[in-house]
Amino acid sequence: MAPPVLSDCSACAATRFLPFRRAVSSEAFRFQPSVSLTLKPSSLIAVRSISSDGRSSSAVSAVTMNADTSAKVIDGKLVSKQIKDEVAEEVARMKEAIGIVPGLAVILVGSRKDSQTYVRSKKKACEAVGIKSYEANLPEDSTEEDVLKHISAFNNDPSVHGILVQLPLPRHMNEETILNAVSIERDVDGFHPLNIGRLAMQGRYPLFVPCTPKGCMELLHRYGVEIKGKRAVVIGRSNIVGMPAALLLQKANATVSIVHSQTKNPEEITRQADIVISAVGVANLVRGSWIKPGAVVIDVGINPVDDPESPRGYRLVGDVCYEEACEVASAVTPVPGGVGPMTIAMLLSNTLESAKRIHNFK
Ligand SMILES: Nc1nc(=O)c2c([nH]1)NC[C@@H]1CN(c3ccc(C(=O)N[C@@H](CCC(=O)O)C(=O)O)cc3)C=[N+]21
Repeated sequence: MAPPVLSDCSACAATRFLPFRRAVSSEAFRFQPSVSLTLKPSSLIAVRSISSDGRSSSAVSAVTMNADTSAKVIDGKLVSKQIKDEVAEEVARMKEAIGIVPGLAVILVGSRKDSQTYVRSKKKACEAVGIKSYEANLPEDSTEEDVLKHISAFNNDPSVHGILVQLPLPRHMNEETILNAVSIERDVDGFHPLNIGRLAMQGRYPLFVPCTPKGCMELLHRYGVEIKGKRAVVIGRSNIVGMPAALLLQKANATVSIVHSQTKNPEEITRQADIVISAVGVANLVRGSWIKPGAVVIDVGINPVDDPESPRGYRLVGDVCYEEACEVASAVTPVPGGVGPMTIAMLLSNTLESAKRIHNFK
């Protein structure tokens, strides 16, 4: 559950969003951004987006600013909606042209409430863009063999183009054995060691990039944040976010440092970064004093903290002290409404990409 809250500096971010149309030009920054932001002074702007496989596409991006502070809000909810619209259009085009509908299979083992919620939202997102979703719900006490059998069945099912095994798995299962069983052509999570290994190598490219770090990069690209030659710090080194995020930033020619639980001076190192990606799962760990003025901050943390006033009894905050970051950074992602929705959008995009590749549809 909720890790200790270091300070409560994270009251509801959404209330301070300016209406979407009231965009503010980059001249309004209190600080000179340390990263050049090529945002134009209109709420809807076209920017070039380089996807993880190096191809570029044009996209539309939005600028909102906090009413009482200087940082731009990087609106993941809005960008994820744009991506979903793009995916829906492609899904329809594919169906029309070759009669194929992309399919995503999700395997959920056990009955963790949070996992069930995530799986439900993935299913809903699939439906919304016309991707067919398949689900295998296995009891907590299933054996590894049970899970492997389901993976094998989905691997051999021609209507399934993406397979996702919801993490975390029950403790008695070996995550490595299970993730290795997903065919790399269907590994839309990008967790197969072959996909991760290729991500780490110069001049090689994975079939899929993990959804959350890919979503972070997509936000940077769609908001026109220059990465090449910039200093980036990734806080956290998990297999599913921190490590691949660092690899992606490096592939995009940033100079990358990783700050982790054994780092002696995390604050000092983070303060050198033009781009910060935090993925540790500790509420409000990153204070304003950790952030270089003008830096761009991507907050991956989704941490529940008790809140008796909220209908659910808790609310979600990021790893970053949002209010403090807004005073110092040039742009910040909120929680919720930042990276979270992007993760799901990238999953849909990976599933579409997989179906296109399998059926050689351009
Ligand atoms: N194999 C696998 N792949 C995953 O991609 C994966 C996983 N396992 N296990 C769990 C994590 C977590 N995750 C999230 C997805 C969406 C939101 C999301 O949409 N969050 C909303 C908040 C939703 C709310 O209010 O509860 C937001 O940040 O705005 C969050 C977290 C995917 N994960």
